[in-house]
Amino acid sequence: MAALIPRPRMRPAPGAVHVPGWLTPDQQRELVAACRGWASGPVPIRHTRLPRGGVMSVQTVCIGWHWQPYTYTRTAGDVNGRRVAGFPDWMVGLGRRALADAYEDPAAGDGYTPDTALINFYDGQAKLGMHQDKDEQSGDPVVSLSIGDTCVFRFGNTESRNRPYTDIELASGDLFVFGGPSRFAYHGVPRVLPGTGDPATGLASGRLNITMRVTGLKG
Ligand SMILES: O=C(O)CCC(=O)C(=O)O
Ligand SMILES: [Fe+2]
Repeated sequence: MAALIPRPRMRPAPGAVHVPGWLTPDQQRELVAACRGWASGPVPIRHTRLPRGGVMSVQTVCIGWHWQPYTYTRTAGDVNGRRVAGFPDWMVGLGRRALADAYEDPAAGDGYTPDTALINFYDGQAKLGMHQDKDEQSGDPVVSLSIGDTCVFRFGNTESRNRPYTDIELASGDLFVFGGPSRFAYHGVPRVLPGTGDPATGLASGRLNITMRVTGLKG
């Protein structure tokens, strides 16, 4: 039923755009299959450990570069020491099309070359606190794709993790881009809405999120 109610695209802040229903059902299925492969290795998906001893409720696997709080490396020293899977060219193409569509400018994706993606899996209880994506040495946009259960995504400001922020429901197939003046805005996922996803994506439950970034790193 929810799919019958049109969800307009919106811009919660300059440079930040939500494009509902951007991925086709086929693209969602293909992404789920690709992510399932990456989740099994060479570096298996895991709950990331934080330096102060906490463990994230979200499970994450990275491609291109491995993110470990708060740095990027080619190998996953906090998991099994192996090199992460390469960042595929087809995903670079998807990132470029995402920028062109989000910014409604055919040239907006020109030259965009994401080299890492964090692939996050949320079960019904998982959350992600307000944070900035700031371990990259590049101001290029972050491209975020959501599949499976809908979540509440909180998109804030660049000053602090507090208000003003906008709560947006990200549903299966939605695209969210944050670049320009919003690139270093605080954001988080206060909750997932269990049972809202369509198992036809290949995800029986939970939420998958892919954030592509440009690390700005060499090597
Ligand atoms: O799951 C999301 O929508 C956001 C993920 C995120 O902010 C991150 O991986 O840094
Ligand atoms: Fe983030």
